Amino acid sequence: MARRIKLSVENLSKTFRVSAGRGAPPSLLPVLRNISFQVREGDIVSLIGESGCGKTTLLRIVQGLVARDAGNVKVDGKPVSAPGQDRGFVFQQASLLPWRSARENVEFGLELRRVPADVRRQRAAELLKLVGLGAAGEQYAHQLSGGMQQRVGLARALAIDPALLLMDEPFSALDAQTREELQAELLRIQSKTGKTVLFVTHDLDEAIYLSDQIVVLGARPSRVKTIIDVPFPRPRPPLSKLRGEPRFQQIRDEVWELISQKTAAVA
Ligand SMILES: Nc1ncnc2c1ncn2[C@@H]1O[C@H](COP(=O)(O)OP(=O)(O)OP(=O)(O)O)[C@@H](O)[C@H]1O
Repeated sequence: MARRIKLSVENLSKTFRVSAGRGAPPSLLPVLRNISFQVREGDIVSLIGESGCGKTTLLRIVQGLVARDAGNVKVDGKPVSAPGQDRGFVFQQASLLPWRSARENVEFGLELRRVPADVRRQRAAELLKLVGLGAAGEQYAHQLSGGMQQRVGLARALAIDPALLLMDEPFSALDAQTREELQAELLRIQSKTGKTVLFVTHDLDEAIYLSDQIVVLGARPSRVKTIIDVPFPRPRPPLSKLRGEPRFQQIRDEVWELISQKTAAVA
């Protein structure tokens, strides 16, 4: 049976007005042109493209933090134009509140929604366990490694039980080993929770390892160059093993080629 479309991005365009100094008219910076793609329920879809092509801008439009100029974003068929609890966000830096413990950070979004204290506590405990931090709930950010902080960030995003998880290079500040650990963890957590994920990355291997589909964006103003289906069944073997598959290398070469091309993109 075909799965439902969780996220639909339709003909999205965005141009920033950039201040050109006192008295001068702002210059225009076209970033996104006519971007369309869909994410099916329970899938992980990565956005990949060269630095500055507009990946974060696209994610922030989906989040509802940046206004679009044209097009539509729909979650579960409903147009979005402001942040909402149907979308959780994980950033490159976990940015935990330093005066709160890991548990209190996870509880924060629930507090804002006036969820009773005992329910909050139980939910935070479950989520910390899910992300492998069952014993670290009372520790503060400065007592946690970068990888542990990102795990808390993930638990915090999951606390509001979003329909869609938006992740902006969440592992890029981590060392290679921690990064691979967290990639595998994300796959485990995603298969347990069934969450739909839109994931921004620069890293080809990460995109292939995690994703059901990869949306390849061209240079700014970016369009969708192509959408690649990643055929590996889940659960997937460790990345180090998957890298050895000829199909992995083929996809890697194909995406690399597309990202490197400076020629006009196909709409
Ligand atoms: N609020 C803003 N006002 C003006 N320009 C902006 C704004 N936000 C982003 N930009 C510009 O839009 C372009 C795309 O930025 P964005 O951060 O979306 O790219 P990116 O693909 O995520 O980059 P990277 O991979 O390096 O993180 C950049 O040139 C950036 O300077």
